[in-house]
Amino acid sequence: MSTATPENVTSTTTATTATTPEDTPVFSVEGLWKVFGSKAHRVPADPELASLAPAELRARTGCTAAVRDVSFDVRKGEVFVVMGLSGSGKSTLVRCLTRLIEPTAGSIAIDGEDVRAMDKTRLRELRRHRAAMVFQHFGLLPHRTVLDNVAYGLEIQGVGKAERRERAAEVVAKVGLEGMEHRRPGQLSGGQRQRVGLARALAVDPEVLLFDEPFSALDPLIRRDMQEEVVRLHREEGRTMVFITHDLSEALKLGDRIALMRDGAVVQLGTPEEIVGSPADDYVREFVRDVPREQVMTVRSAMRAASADETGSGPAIAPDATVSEAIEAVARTGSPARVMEGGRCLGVVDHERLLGVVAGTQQGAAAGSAHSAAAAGAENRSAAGAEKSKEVA
Ligand SMILES: Nc1ncnc2c1ncn2[C@@H]1O[C@H](COP(=O)(O)OP(=O)(O)OP(=O)(O)O)[C@@H](O)[C@H]1O
Repeated sequence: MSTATPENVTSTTTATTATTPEDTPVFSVEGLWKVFGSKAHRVPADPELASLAPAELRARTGCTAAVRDVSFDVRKGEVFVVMGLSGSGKSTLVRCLTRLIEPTAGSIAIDGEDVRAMDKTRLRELRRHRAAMVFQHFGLLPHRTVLDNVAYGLEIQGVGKAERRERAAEVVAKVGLEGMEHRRPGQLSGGQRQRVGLARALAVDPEVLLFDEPFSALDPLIRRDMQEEVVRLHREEGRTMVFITHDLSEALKLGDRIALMRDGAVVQLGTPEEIVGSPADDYVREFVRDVPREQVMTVRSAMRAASADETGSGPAIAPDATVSEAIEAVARTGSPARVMEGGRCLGVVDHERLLGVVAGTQQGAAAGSAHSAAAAGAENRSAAGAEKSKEVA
């Protein structure tokens, strides 16, 4: 979400939403546990068992705590990423949201409605209409055409044939598959099949899209295409998304906020800038060690107060410009860059500050100002091009 939009700043933000997230959470999760094993219910209820390390818990009880006392909100309009290494509990956590996996303890609400209290009919409605899942292995019906696969979700909702085909055709076009409506899945590439899976989820117009590592089977170039597709759809529609990934660069690129999981627990929840700039512990620090900080951190967290003679000269940049973009401006002009918002100078970034971020000696204030746009820039933008559009003319 670009925070600075003075008249003459063109934001290059690539992962923004059309709407600003409101405070109303879509999902609200509180003290959630999923324990596998017999007598699983004993674990969350017993403080001693609940505090055991995974190996010890397994040895003592034979149970695995896949999700351990997790609480978070997914805000309306955000891309909420659940990230962690294999086995950290991502899939279990996200499946618990719609009770594809039955939680052991804790509460889950969607728009304030208690998910754990839903009966079968209400749950079906939740999964079909309100929270649609896009899986890694597409789950397409091989004998149906692209159009009919996309229309399938509407068909099970009982939408009439003409209407569902019309709606399906719209969504097929939206995900860039125009002209392929009558092909069957076997006649498509992996990336195209994933687009069909995405279109099928979109066709039912869910309030929230849940992505379970949807792109991990795709080769890197197609994967990047699909990531950009998600960013584009998100920007155009502002739809709430929960996205599971084990890939840090994907998380940084797509996420407005990231929940980083380890052994079933969320070890840090924050914007990409908060996670990279202020890791909560050594585990997170190690996790983000190789991230090019200057491409994630914004000048808002790197700036210092401006002296009187600095406020009137030097290149001007928006607060959510990345440090990398500021480096280009400072290097080109030889003077500190002014961080401008609404015609006001918030501070300046000079060589020393910028180098401090690159070296990791400048602690990020990481006030939640920047995130995916910055990380998206990490991969895709030419620094010069991006800088130009961030700079105040
Ligand atoms: N049905 C099950 N029975 C017992 N243990 C399970 C079950 N499903 C998952 N687990 C365990 O729960 C933990 C979390 O698994 P989960 O699949 O949620 O992790 P993940 O982070 O999604 O991993 P991946 O990235 O490999 O998909 C793992 O230790 C896993 O072995």
